[in-house]
Amino acid sequence: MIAAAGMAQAEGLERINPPTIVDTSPWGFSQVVVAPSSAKTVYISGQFSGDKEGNVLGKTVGKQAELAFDNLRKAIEASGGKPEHVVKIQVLVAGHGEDKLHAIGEQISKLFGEHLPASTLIPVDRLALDGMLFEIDATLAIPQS
Ligand SMILES: CC(=[NH2+])C(=O)[O-]
Repeated sequence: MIAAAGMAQAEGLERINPPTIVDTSPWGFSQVVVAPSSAKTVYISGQFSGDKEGNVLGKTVGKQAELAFDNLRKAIEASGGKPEHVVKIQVLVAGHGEDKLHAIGEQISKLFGEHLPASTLIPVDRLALDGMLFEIDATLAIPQS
């Protein structure tokens, strides 16, 4: 397998951007992440810009993304994992447009650095609660030593 130059390899996880398809690392995600079968799998539910009472905070996708990523970081910590163990994210955006990508990319870069997960971004009509514009879930593979 060919790993693109500069792709970070967290213990046991292989991130691949095959030369046969577009290199998405400048866009903030890896095309392929391979986890060893011995890794512990963790599923994190969709995180949004909610406070502990479940109130939706922030009026823009950028602000909501910042707060949702804070909650995602807390959920990752609660699982015993680290951001570099995230193998896949799913990002849901209400009212999505390309103009939202920069703000989302900033949060991806801040949380994951060079350890870019695979990703699917899904524009949606609306999300669970009124005013909710951004949601992100994550799957982790935590290598077991
Ligand atoms: C295009 C895509 N998969 C993403 O996550 O932005």
